[in-house]
Amino acid sequence: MQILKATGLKKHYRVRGETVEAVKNLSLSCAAGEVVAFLGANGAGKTTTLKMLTGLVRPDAGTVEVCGEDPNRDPKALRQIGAVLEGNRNLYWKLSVQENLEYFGVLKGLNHRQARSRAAELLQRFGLTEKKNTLVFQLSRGMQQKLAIALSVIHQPRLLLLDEPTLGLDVEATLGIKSMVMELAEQGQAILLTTHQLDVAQELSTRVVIMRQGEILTEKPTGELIAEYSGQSYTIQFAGELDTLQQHKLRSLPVNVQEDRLLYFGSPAGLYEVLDVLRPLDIRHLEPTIADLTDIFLHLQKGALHV
Ligand SMILES: Nc1ncnc2c1ncn2[C@@H]1O[C@H](COP(=O)(O)OP(=O)(O)OP(=O)(O)O)[C@@H](O)[C@H]1O
Repeated sequence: MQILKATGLKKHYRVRGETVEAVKNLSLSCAAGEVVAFLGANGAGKTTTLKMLTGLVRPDAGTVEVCGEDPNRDPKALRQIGAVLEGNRNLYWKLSVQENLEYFGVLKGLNHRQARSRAAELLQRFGLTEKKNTLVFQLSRGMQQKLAIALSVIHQPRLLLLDEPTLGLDVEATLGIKSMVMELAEQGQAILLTTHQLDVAQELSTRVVIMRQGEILTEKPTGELIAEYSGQSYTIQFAGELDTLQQHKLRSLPVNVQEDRLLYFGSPAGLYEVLDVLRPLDIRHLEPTIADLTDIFLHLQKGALHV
């Protein structure tokens, strides 16, 4: 079931007499149970898009529907959206975990009894019960982030927007957030997630949407995107340093260079051109590689630069 449907979104800003087209023409959807990784380099237009989805920024053109209602026209549609957009700012630091949950539950329209029972359910489900009486400012960053996500779903919204949910968290806390996101998706939550941590995006997402300069560059199911590139990527390990001419030539070829190795995307025939550029460096190793989302993202960004 489609929960989010945004069509033809556009937004420009005027900065010192100049026009910045932050979002040029963007259509986006998210179904129940789907985790969509919404990716793009800094300035691609992700935050502006999220703000248009939540009614914080009015689009110049286009429509947003969340469960069939437009949050820019009908504030009731906002009840279907949970969002953790800016770190932990939505937490009350001097209240306990449980008090925060109950308080937000009531704020989101639950009565006291409902808020208390929903708080108990979320505390248990997300391993926060032990901390229920701890004041928020005494929690670790990972716990605060878990709580922020729990608060955003207290009123059981159909769509959850997560902006960089694992930013700055250690390995264990990241694992905790990842399993929380997976559990929410399994229970039918539609989740749109922005992150620059592409390993996290790869692990969590069912679909990837990559934005570049206000437009969608690629949109595909994550597994399909990875499979597509995995059949045609090779790692070449070489000895020695690339000279300036080699670096220049490689820039126009479908390769990502990383110190003493490079990742090539393309047909086996195209490999010869790359090996030619590398000559006379010693080729230590050449093997087919399973591409990950980081490789693919860099490759697509590079490809777009040469269009
Ligand atoms: N309030 C604003 N006023 C003027 N320009 C803005 C404003 N907000 C964003 N922009 C510009 O719009 C473009 C898109 O920015 P946006 O923050 O949406 O990108 P982003 O993909 O979220 O980037 P990041 O990954 O760095 O958060 C950028 O060029 C940015 O400078």
